[in-house]
Amino acid sequence: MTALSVNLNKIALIRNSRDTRNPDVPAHAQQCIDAGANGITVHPRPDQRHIRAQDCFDLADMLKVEFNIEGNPFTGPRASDRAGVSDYPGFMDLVREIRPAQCTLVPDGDDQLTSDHGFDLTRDGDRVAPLLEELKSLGIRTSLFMDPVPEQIRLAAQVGADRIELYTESYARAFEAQENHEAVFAEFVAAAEAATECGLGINAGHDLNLHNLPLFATLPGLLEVSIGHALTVDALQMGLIEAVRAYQLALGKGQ
Ligand SMILES: CC(=O)[C@@H](O)[C@H](O)COP(=O)(O)O
Ligand SMILES: NCC(=O)COP(=O)(O)O
Repeated sequence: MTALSVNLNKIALIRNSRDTRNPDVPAHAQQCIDAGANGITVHPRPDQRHIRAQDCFDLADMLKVEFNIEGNPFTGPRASDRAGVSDYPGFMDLVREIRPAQCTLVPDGDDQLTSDHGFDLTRDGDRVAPLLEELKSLGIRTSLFMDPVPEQIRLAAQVGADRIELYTESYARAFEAQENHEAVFAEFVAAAEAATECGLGINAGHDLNLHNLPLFATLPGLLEVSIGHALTVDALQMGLIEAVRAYQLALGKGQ
């Protein structure tokens, strides 16, 4: 069965609009887990717009399910736009200290609105390989954020990743427009087959939602989806507990 890892970035985004702990990130993690989530994902960014380093420490202290930290390994500390709130030590230093169950490397620029591409390992493979080796030596499962391109996915295995996370925005956009989405989904199936052939586990995420998830959940070998934005928006209507349950149902899990 595919695991559901709930991404809490958007809970932290709301929290950061006040100097309070409301909404409280660990409390929301606990609600997701109580409702049946299999893991928690966060994506700290250097600009501190949502998840901050302290959130990662707080979550690491309380989580008993899989903790997945995503981000760009080549980012360092950066002065915050708001004096006094920057606690970002750089992605790799944060992960070295926390040692989450899974670390997903994502090739984002510092100022992106959101993630918008997977790794080009023809270019970055030599830089990524030693990081994967180090993470694995710390007991952390590794994953690389990848476009659904079989040649690139084979390189992910060559540089030593345990898993890939397929970047699903192209599927989400095609599904929303109901244009060619079966052909786009077939690209993801081919990518998943390439991953399985070379021994990689398969995660996926980005803009998955209650409408597009049932078809995506049929992807062969899909181990985990991480979902944040749409689930948080749905929680505004349904409440967080019902939203998590609805996503588990969309993944084909009965209640
Ligand atoms: C790698 C990925 O697809 C997600 O982590 C996504 O980037 C969420 O980040 P934001 O919540 O900052 O958009
Ligand atoms: N890795 C994808 C993720 O964690 C959540 O992405 P989104 O659902 O917020 O687009």
